[in-house]
Amino acid sequence: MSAGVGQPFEALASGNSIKKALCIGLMSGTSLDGVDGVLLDLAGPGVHVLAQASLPFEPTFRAELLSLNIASYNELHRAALAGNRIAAAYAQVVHQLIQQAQNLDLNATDVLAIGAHGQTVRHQPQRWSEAAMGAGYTLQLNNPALLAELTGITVVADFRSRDVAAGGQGAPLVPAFHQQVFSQPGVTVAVLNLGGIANLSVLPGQASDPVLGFDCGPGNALMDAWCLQQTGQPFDQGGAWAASGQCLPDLLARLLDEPYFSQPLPKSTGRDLFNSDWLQDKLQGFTNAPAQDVQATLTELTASACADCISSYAKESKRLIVCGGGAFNHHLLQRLQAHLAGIPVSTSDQDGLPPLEVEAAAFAWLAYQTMHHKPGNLPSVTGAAGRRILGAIYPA
Ligand SMILES: Nc1ncnc2c1ncn2[C@@H]1O[C@H](COP(=O)(O)OP(=O)(O)OP(=O)(O)O)[C@@H](O)[C@H]1O
Ligand SMILES: CC(=O)N[C@H]1[C@@H]2OC[C@@H](O2)[C@@H](O)[C@@H]1O[C@H](C)C(=O)O
Repeated sequence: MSAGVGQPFEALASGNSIKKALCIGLMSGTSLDGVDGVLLDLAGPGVHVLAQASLPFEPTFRAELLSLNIASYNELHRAALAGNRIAAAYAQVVHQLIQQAQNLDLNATDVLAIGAHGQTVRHQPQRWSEAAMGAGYTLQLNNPALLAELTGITVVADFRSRDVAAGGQGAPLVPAFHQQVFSQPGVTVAVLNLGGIANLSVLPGQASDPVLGFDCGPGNALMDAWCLQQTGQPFDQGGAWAASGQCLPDLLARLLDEPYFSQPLPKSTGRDLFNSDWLQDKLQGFTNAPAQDVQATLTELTASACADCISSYAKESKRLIVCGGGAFNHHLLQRLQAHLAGIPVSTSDQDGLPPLEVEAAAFAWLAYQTMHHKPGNLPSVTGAAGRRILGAIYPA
């Protein structure tokens, strides 16, 4: 059978659901480009992607999400509507995944749960509030109840809040998954996600040693913003535009003069800091700079800030695995490799997981953990008081 948005999948989850090992992961990240989804088989050692689907956001919806990242008119109402629309987009992606799964004789009833990240619009894990006994917050727009209705599949959502409540950053959460799929006995491996924001995982060669992980700073977010403003294109395809320009050393120095870069761990960031206002402020005095030179400098900012993180926290790494959409920016990868002479840089394709599937797969794995009452966070990464079972469950 097939089902569209608004038509629940025919068969609802049955009583033996906990024995199932298929989970769907849905990620719509800080790039605001759309939804990436995977259907993952977690039965054996390792993970197997059985199906993959993506859905881009329409430019007007992307603009609405962008504007919801800052205080604006009637934002509670607009945020609720945006959450509904995200759930509907998620359901479309689930529908595509289930259609593909039917070729493998699987259907919605075989899926244990959907891990639905939601759309981050605020991330302030350390905002002090006496009334809340010091707790900060992180906010992902979503409507998991609607998604459960539209799909008939159990949904796990709001993965970050429990870690924040336990005093953690609530991000990054993917390092635990990176450890499952990318770690190698005896050698340190670094994994860099180049999404809107860039985050690094440092996976030790000894399983007993702690995993490190944190947000390095901007990934593609500033490059995308400048590219859209100057060319009307949502991103710099392959980094070709940046490659046609020259890095401006004075501007680069000003961009790198941002306290976040030298802040100690644990740390995480987002569009709350690295946004268009931040960029416009830094660009004061550079209004006559050629636009392609600014793009080259923003690319260098990402490469240089990420390389500094690797030099500081992962210099013993034998390799750097790159994932996220930035893995398709050849110029950015060249600049990263230029900074990291002794560490070979490759994309996660080499490890059997395409760059745009890694985060979605991580949220399928996190949903699996939650459904089995297992923790998903790593206190060595987020700084939380301990390991915690993450998320809220919306039964099918
Ligand atoms: N062919 C390409 N050339 C250059 N850049 C690309 C290409 N394809 C994707 N990108 C970049 O990757 C971005 C999307 O990456 P991704 O989907 O990993 O981010 P995200 O998940 O939204 O962000 P985050 O990981 O911060 O939550 C695009 O906005 C663009 O900047
Ligand atoms: C608050 C939030 O949504 N953070 C995202 C964002 O996008 C990249 C980076 O900043 C990372 O910390 C995190 O996402 C990934 C999936 C994570 O939690 O590991």
